[in-house]
Amino acid sequence: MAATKELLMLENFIGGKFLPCNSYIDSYDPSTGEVYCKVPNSGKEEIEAAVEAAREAFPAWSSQSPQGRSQVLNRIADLLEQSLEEFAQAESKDQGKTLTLARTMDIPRSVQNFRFFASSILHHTAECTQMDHLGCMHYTVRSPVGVAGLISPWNLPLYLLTWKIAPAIASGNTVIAKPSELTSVTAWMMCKLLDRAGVPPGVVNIVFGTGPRVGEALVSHPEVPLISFTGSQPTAERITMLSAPHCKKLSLELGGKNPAIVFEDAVLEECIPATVRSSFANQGEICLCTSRIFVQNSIYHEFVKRFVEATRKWKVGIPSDPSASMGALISKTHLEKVRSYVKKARAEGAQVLCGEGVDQLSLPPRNQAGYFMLPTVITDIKDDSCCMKEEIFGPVTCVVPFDNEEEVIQRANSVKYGLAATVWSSNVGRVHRVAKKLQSGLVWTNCWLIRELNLPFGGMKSSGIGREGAKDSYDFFTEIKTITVKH
Ligand SMILES: NC(=O)C1=CN([C@@H]2O[C@H](COP(=O)(O)OP(=O)(O)OC[C@H]3O[C@@H](n4cnc5c(N)ncnc54)[C@H](O)[C@@H]3O)[C@@H](O)[C@H]2O)C=CC1
Ligand SMILES: N/C(=C\C=C\C(=O)O)C(=O)O
Repeated sequence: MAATKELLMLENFIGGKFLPCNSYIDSYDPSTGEVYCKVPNSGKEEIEAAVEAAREAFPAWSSQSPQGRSQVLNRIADLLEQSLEEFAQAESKDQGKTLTLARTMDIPRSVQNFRFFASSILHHTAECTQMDHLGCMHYTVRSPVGVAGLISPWNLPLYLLTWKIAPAIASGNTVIAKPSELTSVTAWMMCKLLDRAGVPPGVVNIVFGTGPRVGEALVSHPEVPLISFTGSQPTAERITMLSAPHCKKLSLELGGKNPAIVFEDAVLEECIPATVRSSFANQGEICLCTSRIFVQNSIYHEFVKRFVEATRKWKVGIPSDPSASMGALISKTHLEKVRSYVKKARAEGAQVLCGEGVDQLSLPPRNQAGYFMLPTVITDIKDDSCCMKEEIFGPVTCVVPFDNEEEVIQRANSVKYGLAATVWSSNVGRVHRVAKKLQSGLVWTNCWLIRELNLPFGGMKSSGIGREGAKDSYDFFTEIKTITVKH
């Protein structure tokens, strides 16, 4: 670990030690566009060292009792919580999100991830069946898989990384984690807590760098039998290809093109603020964010008027501004990509009602080169437009009218993704009926992003493979065996 006066220098964490790297990648502060940090540009060599450390640590860690591992996880949670403010400041600077969101969502949820799996690991049971007529009983046992490869994205850096590390080590695996090269700082900070929490060297290894270089070295390594990945669909395809020769266990949490369906009996006082939040929280950079809003014809015009009014109050500001609801997007490239979608929508004849190209962004001089964009609402857009089909992953949402239930279900399901949907209606029967018919791994009705960590989380269709949660993560991070005993 080292910090020069100007630039924060990160180091890999392998076998319980911080190790420098031969080359480094620039990491930018999204709110200013300035380089402020250097991230190791690791490759095969670092992965070899991490695999060796993780393999060496595996026998002792996997034979500890679940209670012993649980205590270690609880200590990580406590230490993280004691440093919540420091982590929130770092996450906000590194990612561009508001400090308020990092304080109230990212870091508390990271703490909760450790506490949750510290507890859930204590409550799993195995199956047992009898065949008395043959004098047999059968039962199952589960064992950790070995060295787990964990690859996480830049939108919820510590939140999603800990959602993988916590269940993996709770189940007795040792891990090699590769955070996004765009947001590596809080993962590196967390490494500094591990020794104090009682994590033995080699149980958690964190190797920094780019996907094509160090990510692929991790995915291709024959001694890493399992990969848990959250990120984009093209990267998931590549990971699947590289894993195929080794038949690795894969969990893929990918993108979404999430619909909100607003029926005429929705309580708009609740639906509108919640849908503004579901569209623009974390700059729209959450795979669960709403990006297609279907509104029943009879309330369409009223909804659009009130939704645009509420969106205009969703303030974009520097991440430390307590009155800001949105900070900066992750990178210049991403900002340009998101803006290009609005441009394409305009060229197709859609209406941009607020935000990009309509309203003025006001920023302090120091932040003029930051990657900021206003929340943008598009209407008069066809279902087959790229803005209605592709994941934009930014603060852009489309609002379109619909007539009836059958039609809206068909239109909501007409994209390749199937991650998260919301349904707004006061009719309980309709809420259940529609939720059942939506092709979506998660459906929130009359709410958004209320998470129950016990239950399965994940997507259908191109939104991914597998589910994570208390039992699902345990199943994924362990191998099951059926044993028959003749007595
Ligand atoms: N959870 C989600 O749904 C996310 C979706 N995205 C989508 O992906 C788009 C591109 O964002 P990216 O940062 O480029 O996502 P990405 O899928 O390339 O990156 C996610 C993680 O995978 C790693 N990675 C990249 N290529 C890899 C490879 N060949 N082998 C192994 N690991 C690899 C990255 O370094 C990062 O840690 C976004 O605009 C957004 O649409 C991005 C992040 C999260
Ligand atoms: N996987 C993502 C979000 C998960 C949220 C949660 O587990 O609560 C994502 O945005 O990529």
